[in-house]
Amino acid sequence: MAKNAAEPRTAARRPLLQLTGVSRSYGEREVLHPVSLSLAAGECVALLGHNGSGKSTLLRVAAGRDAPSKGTVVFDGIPMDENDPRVRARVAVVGDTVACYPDLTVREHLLLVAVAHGVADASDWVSQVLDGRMLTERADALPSALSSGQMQALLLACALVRPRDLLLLDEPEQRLDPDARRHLADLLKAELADGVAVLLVTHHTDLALDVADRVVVLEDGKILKQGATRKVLAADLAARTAAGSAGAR
Ligand SMILES: Nc1ncnc2c1ncn2[C@@H]1O[C@H](COP(=O)(O)OP(=O)(O)OP(=O)(O)O)[C@@H](O)[C@H]1O
Repeated sequence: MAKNAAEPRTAARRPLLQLTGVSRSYGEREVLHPVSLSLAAGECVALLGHNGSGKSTLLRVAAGRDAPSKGTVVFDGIPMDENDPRVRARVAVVGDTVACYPDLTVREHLLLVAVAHGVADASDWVSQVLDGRMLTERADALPSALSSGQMQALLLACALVRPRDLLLLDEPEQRLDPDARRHLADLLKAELADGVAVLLVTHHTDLALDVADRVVVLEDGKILKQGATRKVLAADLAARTAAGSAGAR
């Protein structure tokens, strides 16, 4: 899969993912009001907002897992649909549900995903990803023997062991300890440098400040504010800077 590290992250580029006037209703209730959003290669947009504000709904619609009630989602010129093999080959999703095989080890899960996606040297690649996700010691464990943080690491590893141009992540920081969260931020920065586009649902403004070019804050299914991360999260950034200088004293 093409990953272009040469293009600057901030330059105006053709969107890889384009949502136009997308809304989602359940019955009579519109839980996501019309939202438009675009994401270019090597760019990260973070979706923030309180519980129930519509972040996961927006991510599922963006991933083609859920059809919008109105509006369109287009991935690189293709109508977004998770069943389309062109989409499955290039879009990796870590959603809000855990799905795994109880009788396959951590390594076997990763091998399964890598082989299914036609990765060459799958075994070597799996070992690298296990190492990068700090799962090497748990490689032969079954899912039932994993801690919740290790399970989260496995779900993320499944997305990283396969080719991808677009990475859609729903609260990947959940259940991770502070070290693992820092590791996650480094990993996402490496993805962006590799040209992967990242749409990230998170409750951690620190993570958004570290990795996101832009943020969209949702409230009751509507965009409350959006824009450049440091501008929208200026208050959080000031608090973080103040805490940093207090700690340094
Ligand atoms: N399948 C569904 N049927 C009916 N209502 C739903 C369904 N899925 C989500 N909702 C409702 O849509 C609203 C938005 O939910 P969503 O999961 O997108 O919020 P969220 O911002 O991701 O929340 P959280 O931070 O708690 O994960 C909520 O009020 C939720 O109850």
